[in-house]
Amino acid sequence: MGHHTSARPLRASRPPQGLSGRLRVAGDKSISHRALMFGALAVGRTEITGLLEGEDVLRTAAAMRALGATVERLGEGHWIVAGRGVGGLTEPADVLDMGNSGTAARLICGLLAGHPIFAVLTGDASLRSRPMKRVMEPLAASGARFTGRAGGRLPLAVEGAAEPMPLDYTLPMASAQVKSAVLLAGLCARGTTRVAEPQASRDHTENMLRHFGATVRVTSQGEGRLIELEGQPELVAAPVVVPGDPSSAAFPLVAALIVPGSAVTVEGVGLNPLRTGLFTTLREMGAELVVSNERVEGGEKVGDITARSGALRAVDVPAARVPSMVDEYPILAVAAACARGTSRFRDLRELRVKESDRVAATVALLEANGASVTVEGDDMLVHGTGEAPAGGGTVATHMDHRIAMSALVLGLVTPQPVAVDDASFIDTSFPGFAALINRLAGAEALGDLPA
Ligand SMILES: O=C(O)C1=C[C@@H](OP(=O)(O)O)[C@@H](O)[C@H](O)C1
Ligand SMILES: C=C(OP(=O)(O)O)C(=O)O
Repeated sequence: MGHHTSARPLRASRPPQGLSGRLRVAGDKSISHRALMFGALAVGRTEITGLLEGEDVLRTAAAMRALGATVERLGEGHWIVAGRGVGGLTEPADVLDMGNSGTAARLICGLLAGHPIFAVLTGDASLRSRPMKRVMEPLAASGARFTGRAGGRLPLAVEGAAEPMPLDYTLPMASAQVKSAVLLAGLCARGTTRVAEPQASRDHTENMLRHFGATVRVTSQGEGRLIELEGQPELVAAPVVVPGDPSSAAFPLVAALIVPGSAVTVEGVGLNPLRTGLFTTLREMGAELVVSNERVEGGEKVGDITARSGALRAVDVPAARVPSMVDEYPILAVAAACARGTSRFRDLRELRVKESDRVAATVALLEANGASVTVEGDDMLVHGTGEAPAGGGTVATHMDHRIAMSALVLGLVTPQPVAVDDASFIDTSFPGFAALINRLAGAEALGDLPA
């Protein structure tokens, strides 16, 4: 499985005409990780369709196997997990390598906390630089023992608790990963686990817990929520239909908005309201984004989204919107760089602990290509002129798929091509990205760098 041995440079250039066509994007990454994990904890065989076969999710699949579940691939996106039951995971014989995936590493810490086994987690250089204390500290109160590198980094060792205590935890930041880790630990604890979040973050864990038969109560608390889970439920295998990932759909949709003469429809996109902040924001910028064919598939709202190119204006994105579009700021910054006026994105501090420091990486991406951007504290200001920036830069992607895809989308509209030093990490979330953009462009808009 894809250890990145060599960088894969790529360049984007303006296609002869706009992007057009219909497409589906691969399955939602957050839901795919959770489907495999809940499948591993359930009794019976969980059938998953539409699973994202990106590297991050394949790491979770391998980890669930290493923890004793049977995980089989029947066909594209079609997987079966035969679970061990809550509390039934077994000690892995080797280190669990979570690659580039923060979600896999943090959620698995929660899973391990409630099982009386020893495990060691590691990851690639990006993941080894990301903070893990945010899960180690709350989970330690369950009785699990975590030891990691200085500053709470991977590799870390976990000795799970034989009789885990239920946690009662107030999250210091809006993080679905930390919330989910606490809830997963709570599955193995006797009694009620409580997590309070200051702002509502994606609720796929809560939804899937219920779908597999657990009792979960959610109450609003101002902008936030209190989630209560009854421990030691019997989770029962349940089919999971994974919707298209809105965070992936963002790239072809923004490309269609900024490349003149484009009209693109992405079908079957997940529309969970805790994920759709980007679409709200783009509409505030004047984007033509139309949702059709809204329906419910596998318990999640989905729809087809059509984007047509047109002029965009600057936007002020409130801090309260961060959780519903936390991964979308790099591509939003690209849209803002093509819009008229100064956009402000408020309170981006969580972006600094993603696969890269996405505030710094996005600033560098734009500046390398002639766009003007400033940072004030944790706010980012993008100064658009209403014209595409010049391009011509080479962007350092820092092992970050979303920085790579954002830079390449920018290069579809700049007069000069945009290059990225390494596009290989796109495979963590969006395998086939370049081929798909080229199909929409009807040309090799994304291609190898000239020798
Ligand atoms: O729970 C999840 O699946 C995710 C939560 C978010 O991270 P945080 O919880 O760190 O905000 C997001 O950035 C990540 O891509 C996926
Ligand atoms: C932040 C992301 O993922 P993770 O935290 O799982 O690495 C992402 O996909 O943008």
